[in-house]
Amino acid sequence: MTRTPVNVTVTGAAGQIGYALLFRIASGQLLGADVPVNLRLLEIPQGLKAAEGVAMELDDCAFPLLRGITITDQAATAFDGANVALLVGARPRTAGMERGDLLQANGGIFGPQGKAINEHAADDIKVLVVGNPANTNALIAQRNAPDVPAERFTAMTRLDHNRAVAQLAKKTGATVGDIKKVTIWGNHSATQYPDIFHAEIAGKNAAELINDQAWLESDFIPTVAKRGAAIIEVRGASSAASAANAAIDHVYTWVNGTAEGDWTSMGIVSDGSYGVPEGLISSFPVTTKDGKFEIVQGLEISDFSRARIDASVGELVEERDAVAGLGLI
Ligand SMILES: NC(=O)C1=CN([C@@H]2O[C@H](COP(=O)(O)OP(=O)(O)OC[C@H]3O[C@@H](n4cnc5c(N)ncnc54)[C@H](O)[C@@H]3O)[C@@H](O)[C@H]2O)C=CC1
Ligand SMILES: O=C([O-])CC(=O)C(=O)O
Repeated sequence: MTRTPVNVTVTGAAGQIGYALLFRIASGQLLGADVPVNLRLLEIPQGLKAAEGVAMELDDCAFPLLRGITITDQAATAFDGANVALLVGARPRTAGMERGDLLQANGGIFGPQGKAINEHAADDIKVLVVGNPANTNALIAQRNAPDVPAERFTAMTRLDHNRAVAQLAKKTGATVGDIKKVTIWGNHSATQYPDIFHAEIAGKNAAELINDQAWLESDFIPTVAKRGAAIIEVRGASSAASAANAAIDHVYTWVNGTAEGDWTSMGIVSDGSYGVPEGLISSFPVTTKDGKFEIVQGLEISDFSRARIDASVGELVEERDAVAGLGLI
């Protein structure tokens, strides 16, 4: 059967995440090995030439699933008929720069893109915001797209999720595939809370198996939460291949579903679950099926976990209030 190509828009296509992402999308890893794609690359005018170069290389891969590439600096063109939008283009954090400083710099990008999605995207549009501060950028885009169902706007915490899984594997000697039900709560920032109290390692409760509160507090949580800064420190540039990998994982899981007995972490519009104020874009444990997700309900939250979730959610409230103060939402 010939499938209609899916229109995938990528902003910041000429950046370092873009370079690690586009070839994987075109090879079928974003949506599936039988799903043809049209790529729509949005860049700022200064980025267009480099985007042309990436498109030349995409051509040279002769990907059977890649049906077309459009390069533009016009959001209306880039989002026209978009089914999936990966909002990557943003100002990356550089050494010593705090995430809060990024709000103003990035806020102006995501309002107009939200409006363009509202006006031009396909009815089934799914949006993943990668560009930092991802949760609040997603909130800005979502609030600027009142006609699109709010649950179609998501922010990426899958990199944090994958980092947490990798650290658990390292600590216990288990394989990554044995680790299930890790949760990232809150903001994609240093306040995030990677929660292992419901996680399982080869079917056993991870927190009980490890049984090392000191490691949890002084090693695991800060290692996962500050990994972005650690990569910048060591690599001299922010995470790119691992971020692109997480973006692929996020959309693939959203579209194709979580495995039985597992869940993932996504930044999504809160419905008030777990005391997270309604409307904030915060990370939750979710299961996905048939292109839809549901928050995993009924998890017992200890005082230890509650304090950490509240701290990260508190930061999201501050970011929301800051962008509201700037008139961005
Ligand atoms: N959520 C997450 O887990 C992660 C998020 N990030 C964030 O992803 C973003 C991108 O990172 P990199 O690719 O390394 O940055 P980069 O600086 O290499 O690339 C960004 C690209 O976006 C373009 N751009 C800027 N404004 C644009 C606009 N209005 N429309 C279209 N394109 C625009 C730039 O010209 C540039 O080519 C950063 O904000 C970074 O902090 C990075 C790693 C993980
Ligand atoms: O910290 C940064 O700027 C990049 C990032 O989001 C990450 O690697 O998690």
